[in-house]
Amino acid sequence: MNNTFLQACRGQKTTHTPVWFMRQAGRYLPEYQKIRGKVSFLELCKTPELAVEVTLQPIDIFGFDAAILFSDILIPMEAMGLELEFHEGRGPLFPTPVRSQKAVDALVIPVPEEQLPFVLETIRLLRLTLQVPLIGFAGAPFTLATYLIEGGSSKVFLHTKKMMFQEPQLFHNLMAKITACTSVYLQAQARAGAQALQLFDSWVGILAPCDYEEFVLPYTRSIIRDLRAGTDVPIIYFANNGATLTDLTTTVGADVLGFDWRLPIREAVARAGRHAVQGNIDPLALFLPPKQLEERIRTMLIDAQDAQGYIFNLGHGIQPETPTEHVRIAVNAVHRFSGKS
Ligand SMILES: Cc1c2[nH]c(c1CCC(=O)O)Cc1[nH]c(c(CCC(=O)O)c1C)Cc1[nH]c(c(CCC(=O)O)c1C)Cc1[nH]c(c(C)c1CCC(=O)O)C2
Repeated sequence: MNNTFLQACRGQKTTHTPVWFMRQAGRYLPEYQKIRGKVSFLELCKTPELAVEVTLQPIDIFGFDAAILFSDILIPMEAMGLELEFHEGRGPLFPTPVRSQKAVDALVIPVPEEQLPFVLETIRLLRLTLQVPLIGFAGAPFTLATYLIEGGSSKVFLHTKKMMFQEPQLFHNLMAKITACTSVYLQAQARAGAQALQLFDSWVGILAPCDYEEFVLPYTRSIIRDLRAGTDVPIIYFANNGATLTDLTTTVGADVLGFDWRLPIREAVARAGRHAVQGNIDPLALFLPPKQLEERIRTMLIDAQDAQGYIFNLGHGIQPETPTEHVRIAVNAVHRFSGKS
């Protein structure tokens, strides 16, 4: 059993630097495309045998030190009673956005064992075969709220910010409801066997720190506080584009802070204090010529050496166009330069 990832999460010494990539199971892999050619994305997420297969693919192919459950942050939103669609090339869509108190009241807090049994079954099945730790995850409340309010992906987040500034109580009510859902969902994942939990806050980078503090931080903090009461799995908080929020994100209560590439890793380590650090190579740096890619990784490992636990990762999800050979080169470089025998 390779436990380097969990050791790093806990700030313990490891034989080598553990590495996994956000979105490591996905479209850049021909093996994933083959399965996706036969079923829709939502069917794939809801069929445990297939979700298990695509979760294992990057582990078997590249030797990552952790697996991440194959699912999506929006899956539990469907369980809250919302219609969710994925369209080829357009990303997720909620045909009926949540923009009124009536719509917020209509959201249900799911019982994961009843509305999301396929996720828990996928976790249980994975634990039977995995030789590396399994990461469960959820979207952090703000990131989920943006999808619900906008009805899908967005660039300026007009409806989200309009609600925050014009109807703050409505925004708080929505955040509270998503928080309750996320809290029970993550607890269920831990009970099913997830060995670490990551909260993805993909869109907090659009917020002024004062708004993050008022509208976001209390909710994420309360999810982590609830988790601490029932389980001791390490918790990773990834605030994408969050360099300007680090004074606040360090107070969220996580064990590990994930960083995007906009902050030099040395600075991320300094700001993270006693947290373990995860990150943060630019996902598109995987397009560098091999020698330069290896050089960049070597430098990052040196710059991160004072971290209280370090997990090598991308600064955001891997792009579908990424050459698989360069993923192999990167994983091998992390292992080789950090002393894996
Ligand atoms: C914002 C967000 C989403 N989903 C997720 C986030 C947070 C991370 C981030 O910021 O990227 C998280 C996610 N999505 C997926 C995983 C699986 C596990 C893994 O990391 O390998 C995880 C952890 C699979 C997926 N989620 C999605 C795919 C592609 C679906 C396909 O096969 O067509 C996969 C493999 C679809 C998805 N899902 C989402 C979008 C915007 C899209 C469309 C854009 C895109 O395709 O990248 C929402």
